[in-house]
Amino acid sequence: MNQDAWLAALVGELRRHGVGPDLAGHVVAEAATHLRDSGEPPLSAFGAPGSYARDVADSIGAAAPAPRRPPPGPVRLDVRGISKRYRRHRVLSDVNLTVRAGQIAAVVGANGAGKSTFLRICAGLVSPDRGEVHAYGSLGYCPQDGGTREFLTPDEHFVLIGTGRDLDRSAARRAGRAHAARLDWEPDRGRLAGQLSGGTRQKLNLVMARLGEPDILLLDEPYQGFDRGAYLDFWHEVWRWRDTGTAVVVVTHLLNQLDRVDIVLDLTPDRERVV
Ligand SMILES: Nc1ncnc2c1ncn2[C@@H]1O[C@H](COP(=O)(O)OP(=O)(O)OP(=O)(O)O)[C@@H](O)[C@H]1O
Repeated sequence: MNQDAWLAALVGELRRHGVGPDLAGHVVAEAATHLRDSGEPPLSAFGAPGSYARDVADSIGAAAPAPRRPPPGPVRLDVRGISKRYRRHRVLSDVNLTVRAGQIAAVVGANGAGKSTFLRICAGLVSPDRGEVHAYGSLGYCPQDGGTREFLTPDEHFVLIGTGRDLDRSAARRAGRAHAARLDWEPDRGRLAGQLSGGTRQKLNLVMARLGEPDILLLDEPYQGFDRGAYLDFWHEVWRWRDTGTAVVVVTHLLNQLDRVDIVLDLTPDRERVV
């Protein structure tokens, strides 16, 4: 089944499973983006349209009634009046965001809207032209890709990152493997990061960001290359981290779980926004 036929079938299946038109639109757009970025055939990335639509409907069903969770805690990340230009190109203009412990903020917007730039500024990797970022607590950052070292094994990554987060070698390995298991991944001892699939390398990036259980997690579309099961595991992990008091900021193109986040920061410039 080609991509267009699969997406068309998904539209029908989502309707059949009672998913509303707005959410269905997000799901289809997000699936299309994933297929375009990954180049994977739709059946191997998401499975049959009917079973994917059922999983989406189930995940929404699981959302209602809203699960009990602790109220948000203290402010962990406070971003005030951030502006950024690259030469004459204005990327961010007076952007504000406050995230508390136990909240998820989704950063959305069109391609090139400045989502990754914004997250890099929050992580302290890029300086803004104007504005301030205050982080209250420890910080983990998962880049869109490229955070791994080709000639190290996953365990060696865990030890390397763990060292900076007060974990000794065996504690870092144990913690890394425990986080990996929650993403349904058991790292192979002898395999180097350069030999892992793209999706598995992203799991490694995600586990590294999570090592030492930072108070603030900055995630830049961390699910690139994930198959359907890994994508759902990822969101369950995000909700679990939130419910145990982590402040999570997650960049995404489009979000089919908008009802399960606390804050949505849309960086689409006003002139491009569709209302
Ligand atoms: N180091 C840089 N030098 C010059 N321009 C840059 C640099 N980094 C980003 N840009 C430009 O800034 C704009 C925003 O890029 P950014 O990657 O933050 O957008 P994005 O919303 O994350 O995009 P996407 O959805 O495609 O991932 C783009 O036009 C990009 O070309």
